[in-house]
Amino acid sequence: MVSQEQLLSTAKPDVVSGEDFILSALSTDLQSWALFLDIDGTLLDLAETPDAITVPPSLPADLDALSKKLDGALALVTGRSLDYADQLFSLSHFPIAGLHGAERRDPDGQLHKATATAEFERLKADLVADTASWAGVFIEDKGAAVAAHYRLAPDRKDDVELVMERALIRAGPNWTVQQGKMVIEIRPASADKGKAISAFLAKPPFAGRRPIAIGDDVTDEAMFRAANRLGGYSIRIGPHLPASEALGSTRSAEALRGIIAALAS
Ligand SMILES: O=P(O)(O)OC[C@H]1O[C@H](O[C@H]2O[C@H](CO)[C@@H](O)[C@H](O)[C@H]2O)[C@H](O)[C@@H](O)[C@@H]1O
Ligand SMILES: [Mg+2]
Repeated sequence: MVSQEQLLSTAKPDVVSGEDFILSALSTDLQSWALFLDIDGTLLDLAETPDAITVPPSLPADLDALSKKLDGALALVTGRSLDYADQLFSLSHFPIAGLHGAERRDPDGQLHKATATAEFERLKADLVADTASWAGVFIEDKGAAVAAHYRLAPDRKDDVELVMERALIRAGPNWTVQQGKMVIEIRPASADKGKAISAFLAKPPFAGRRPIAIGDDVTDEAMFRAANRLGGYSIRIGPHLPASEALGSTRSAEALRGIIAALAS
């Protein structure tokens, strides 16, 4: 008789295939792969507000140990600002792409920063003022990008979309809209997470390795596509979505952290 576990794995083969893939690839052949990790929803569990996230105490050291095993070919690729992400993982200054790829610190320390124009600064201030009376809506100022969060006010989604559409017109062609989980952002149009991982892969210690990109959201689709195109692998956190271009899935951020801890030890 077929066990319930076997049935489940037959019905949803994609749910754990990403976990099997990363474990077997990185356990056997660390020199061939480079790892690109999203932060929110991937390394960290989602929280009700941007600042309410917690970094599990063992995670920075596990990432550091895994990075060393990969000869430094591990980068964080996030929608957060580079400075904010650095504070989260202050143990190591990993190569990192922030603002969905618009800012980057290369493995050799070279910095590529995005700057806000004076008009963009005024636009952010006006967004704060325009949404001040909307309980549960938060404007996150990320320098050259801005996010409007409505996780605590889902009924405000349409209002948030409208105010951000207007803000985008005002920001002009150098900025674009980024959809996310209970958030709408305006970010520099010059880059995305796919371009960021391609830029990392042009330099040692990433050059010559195959990318594994792991993320959970719409913004990560650009790096999934890039990883697939470059002969690598892509993993989405959460149940398999037909609309996603990720080749595999993992059950949760917690499951991924367990894999990272196992590979780091
Ligand atoms: O690319 P990521 O590293 O995943 O960053 C994407 C955005 O993450 C943050 O917002 C999301 O996480 C919050 C904390 O869990 C949550 O409250 C919010 O609803 C999510 O959208 C972050 O605040 C954004 O700046 C990032 O772009
Ligand atoms: Mg994410």
